[in-house]
Amino acid sequence: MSAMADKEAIENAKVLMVGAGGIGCELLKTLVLTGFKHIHVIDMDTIEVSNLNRQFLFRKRHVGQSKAQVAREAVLRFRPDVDIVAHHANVKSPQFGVGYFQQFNLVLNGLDNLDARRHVNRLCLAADVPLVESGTTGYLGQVTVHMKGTTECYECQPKPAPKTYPVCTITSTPSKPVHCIVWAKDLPFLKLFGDKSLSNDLDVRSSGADSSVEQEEASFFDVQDGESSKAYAARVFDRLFGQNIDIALKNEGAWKERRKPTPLYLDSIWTSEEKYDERADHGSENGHENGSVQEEKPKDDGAALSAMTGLGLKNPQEIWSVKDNARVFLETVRLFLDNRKEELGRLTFDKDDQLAVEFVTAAANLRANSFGIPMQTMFDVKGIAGNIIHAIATTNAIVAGLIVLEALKLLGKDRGASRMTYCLEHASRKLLLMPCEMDVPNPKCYVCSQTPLVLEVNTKTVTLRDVVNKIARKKLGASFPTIMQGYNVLCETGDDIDKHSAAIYEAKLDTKLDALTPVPLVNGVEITIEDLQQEFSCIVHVKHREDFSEEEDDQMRLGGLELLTATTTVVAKDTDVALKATVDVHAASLDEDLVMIDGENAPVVKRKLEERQEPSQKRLKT
Ligand SMILES: Nc1ncnc2c1ncn2[C@@H]1O[C@H](COP(=O)(O)OP(=O)(O)OP(=O)(O)O)[C@@H](O)[C@H]1O
Ligand SMILES: [Zn+2]
Repeated sequence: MSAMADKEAIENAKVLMVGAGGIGCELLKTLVLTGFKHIHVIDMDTIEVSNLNRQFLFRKRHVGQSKAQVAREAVLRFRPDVDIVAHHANVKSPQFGVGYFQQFNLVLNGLDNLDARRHVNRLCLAADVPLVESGTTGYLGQVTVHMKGTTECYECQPKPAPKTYPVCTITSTPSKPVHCIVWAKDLPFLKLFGDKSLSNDLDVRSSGADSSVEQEEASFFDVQDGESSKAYAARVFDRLFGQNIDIALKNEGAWKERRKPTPLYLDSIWTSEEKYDERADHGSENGHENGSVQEEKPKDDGAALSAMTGLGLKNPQEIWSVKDNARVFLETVRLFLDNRKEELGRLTFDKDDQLAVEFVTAAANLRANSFGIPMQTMFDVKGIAGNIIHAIATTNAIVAGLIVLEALKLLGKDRGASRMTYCLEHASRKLLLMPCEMDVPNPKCYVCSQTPLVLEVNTKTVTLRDVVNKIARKKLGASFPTIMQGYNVLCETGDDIDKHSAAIYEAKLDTKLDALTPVPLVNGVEITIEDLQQEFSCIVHVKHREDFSEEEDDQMRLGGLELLTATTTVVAKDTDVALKATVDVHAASLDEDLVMIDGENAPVVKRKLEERQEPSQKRLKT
């Protein structure tokens, strides 16, 4: 009997599609062309110019409009009889609770981040609705099928951890372009244009500074009274690329086995004539901008404002000279200060913000040049800084097709026919699509099997806020966490909490765990971390520990029950192991969960179908 659904089952099915981006546009089109007639679409985003090259349901005139709504309208134009409900909303908002999910026969994800995927996974488990998950990264793609109690859930296997770098590599000893790019984006960019009150490693240049020096340091990056934006840019330039490197060089021990960096001051870049032209108004009292290097663009140009265009640098795929990087640096700072004043103090790096990308390119390259690291093109910096692996429309289309095939199998009620499928970049045994059987649920999964976890934590130094943010939200993926000890509620979050209770919980958040009332969270205590919307609940045993390594700087480690009996201090990196075994495209395609994929980490398929079958078994194909 065919595993595929018949026409009637398809027409009667009600499906939820989450995400109307690269995969979502393809998926919505393929769903309606396959005959699906009842579809809800949720996407929280609006259309950006950078989406247009592959999200073909959108046109330039739609930029700024809701993706979900425009996708719906575009599809209705060629299939007017289909019933599509579009929600311009975050799938994590309370309106999409278990009751909402229960109305669907299937949920199909076209998302791009771990957080939302985990949330949808939990709601599908709670509502007992099958989920088809998907992800693409360049040529790589993946489609998986999750059915409560039958297959593993989305969270049964650990996901690769986001790539992070030791702070000292970024602040003091970069050795790769990416270190300089992370520095430019996380330190100078935020210090100059972001929230200055946030702590930033640029604040402290030398240890043991007395408080007056510290104060002077804190205000260094403020524009001084009467200082022109060009003078400010030049002063910051010399500090970042000149003085800071000179100070670092004084720590001779650091350079015994490393190449010493070379400080770069503006005076050494410009000839005296150029200096006159481009820096004529430095320090001018009234901040009047004469001799500007670029024609001013209209002030409302926002993220489209560009320094490189005005400087005659046309090709984003060319590496700029040191002098051009210096010019771009000075000009981007000037343009931010003069033309985007109202945004200053709250900017964060955005890969679609042209001026931000130019600033980060120039700052990263100037730093790279000092440290003898190859400079990069703006195109490459944009990719690395924005955690972009350039999307390939064809992979999205293939993955969307595979999602629909899995949907048809699920509707056909032959659940054994479901497959997870990898799209490979290079053919393996002449196959670019690799179908594999889904695993059964992992009995140690804390989401679908409710296995208890252990939190090793320094209960004397860690606060309840750390547990809420870093463990309940970040590690366990709870959107609105509640933390209970027996019947005592230690913390509850969410929109529906009354003000009085919220104030009581808030007052406790900065208390150290061992000082909490009515029950201190000390060694041996058991807590429950819940998210009511997700119907997620997890028991966590608290284990006090003080000997954390420097890398475990938040003094916490969450793991399985084996930690209860472990006596040695090993900084285990479970996720690294997972990463070596397989590159999970679901996680790799996320902004905040980017894994730099290189040759060594090319995906290794875990369970190739043909390898798992007895020779006599008939080979199944998706
Ligand atoms: N929590 C969420 N709720 C609703 N939609 C979400 C949520 N998280 C992500 N999405 C949507 O998932 C889609 C993912 O699409 P895609 O990976 O193509 O990303 P994109 O933002 O369109 O493109 P790019 O990141 O490459 O610029 C986006 O449209 C995004 O708005
Ligand atoms: Zn699971």
